[in-house]
Amino acid sequence: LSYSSSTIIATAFSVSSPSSSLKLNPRSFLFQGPRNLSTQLRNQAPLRCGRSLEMESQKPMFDKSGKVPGVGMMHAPIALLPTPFPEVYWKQACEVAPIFNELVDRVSLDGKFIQDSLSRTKKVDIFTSRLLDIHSKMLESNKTEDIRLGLHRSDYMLDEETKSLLQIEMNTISSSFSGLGRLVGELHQSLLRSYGDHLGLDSERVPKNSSTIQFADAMAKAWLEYNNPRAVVLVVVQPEERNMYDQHWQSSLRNTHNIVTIRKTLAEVENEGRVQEDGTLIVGGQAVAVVYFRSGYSPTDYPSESEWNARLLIEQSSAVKCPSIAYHLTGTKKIQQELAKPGVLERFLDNEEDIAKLRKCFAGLWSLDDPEIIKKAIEKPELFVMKPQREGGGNNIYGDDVRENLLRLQKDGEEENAAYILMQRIFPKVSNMFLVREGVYHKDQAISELGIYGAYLRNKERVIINEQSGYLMRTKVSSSNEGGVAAGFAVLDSIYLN
Ligand SMILES: Nc1ncnc2c1ncn2[C@@H]1O[C@H](COP(=O)(O)OP(=O)(O)O)[C@@H](O)[C@H]1O
Ligand SMILES: N[C@H](CCC(=O)N[C@@H](CS)C(=O)NCCC(=O)O)C(=O)O
Ligand SMILES: [Mg+2]
Repeated sequence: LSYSSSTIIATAFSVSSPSSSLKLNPRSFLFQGPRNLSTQLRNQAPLRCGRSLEMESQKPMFDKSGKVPGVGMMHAPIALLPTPFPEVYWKQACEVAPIFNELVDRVSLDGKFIQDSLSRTKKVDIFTSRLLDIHSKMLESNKTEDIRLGLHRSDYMLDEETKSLLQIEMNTISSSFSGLGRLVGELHQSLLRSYGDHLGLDSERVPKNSSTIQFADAMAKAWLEYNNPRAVVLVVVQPEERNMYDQHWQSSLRNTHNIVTIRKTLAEVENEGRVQEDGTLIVGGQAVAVVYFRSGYSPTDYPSESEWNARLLIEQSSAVKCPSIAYHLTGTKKIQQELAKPGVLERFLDNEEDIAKLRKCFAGLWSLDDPEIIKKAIEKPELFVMKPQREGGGNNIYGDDVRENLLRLQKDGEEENAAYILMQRIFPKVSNMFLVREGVYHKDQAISELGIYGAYLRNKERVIINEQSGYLMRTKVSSSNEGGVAAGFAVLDSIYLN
């Protein structure tokens, strides 16, 4: 595969001040990739540690200072070509999206189930305990959320041995890459339109991805339901946000829906925010209709009491939270594990077929109170993943560390057991992939994880949106236990249906 110049649609990871209110449309940055990226792919010569000789001579394309906004753009890490994915499993993953959306909403309404399921975790996990405190306060004050907006992503891996599509997790907060992921799919479609003949690949086999517009539409409809034309959408961001262009894609409501979006950190919300008598959240003097969290899912997002005060203030307000504290807690791994217990789904869903469809994609999930499983995991730790109640990547325990931690917990009296769940380790097929980072491609053995976005919006009894809304494919070197693009392990990819 040789082409005179690769035009990589790159929407940048960049360091910039996040809290400027959005003035510009999100811009995707086109830049000419390294000139004459004629590569050794053509003659399949072994790539010397993944770098083609020509690239050795290239000076870095641009200053990587990152200090001057707009300069030092770095393209997101991507797969050079889409990853083959069997259509039957693609359809299965899309089909269960609205069912999972409904399940999250039903579980979120059962405050007792959430509190009971996490009651022991509360004792040993401060972060989860703080979230539960906010949730309890809402229950005590009978706070209800009439308008509920969920922008979820359910992640799956295709287990090679059992040939089954198994859910890794359900993300109900800050489900990222609905902006960039779509762009990579469009890049792959473009490359296959140009070079597909050489490769015997059909660009039509890369599914269209409407994640950005569907999420933006859902947010805009939630804003409409709030019914205050002067109110804004507040995006809660991290102080050192690197993935802001992915977020800006989501915020491009202004041109399509004439809605103002502002970006604030939790500390800024505490500083500039208040809740009026009628429940309206006012931040920086502006009424807020929708709060979209792209922060607040990790202990590092709460470096002081200010951030916790801000989270509580937002929760107490009448703004539409995406997610509400109940939606957030419903997406914890402990709840995922509780929902996998026999008979539990039946508490929340009525349709037997729907329940069976969800159960079919549950991997083995256990609490640490099951001595049989603990014994097996100590014997064969490589068959398990041990997970704390954390989001954002980089928190799981694998292999021998599983055994060590289980033995430690046994010695320490098992109180801390409730902080973790155990999950069957899924082994997807390993394939040869070209991964492109900082303009350089590397040929690696890689495995992939398919995320299906789901958008859910309801106002009291009216379900306004409940749909599968695009997808994200992430691919990582098979030697890496963790995944995660923002966490630095995976690249953005798309799928080629076969
Ligand atoms: N059961 C599993 N089998 C194999 N890999 C897993 C499993 N669970 C998680 N992983 C890997 O760990 C990464 C992070 O796990 P996840 O549960 O998604 O945590 P987080 O909420 O931090 O993203 C996943 O993207 C995947 O690469
Ligand atoms: N910087 C924040 C990152 C937000 C974030 O990490 N979100 C988690 C779910 S909680 C997630 O979706 N991870 C999958 C994308 C990946 O592989 O990194 C943002 O972009 O808003
Ligand atoms: Mg994850």
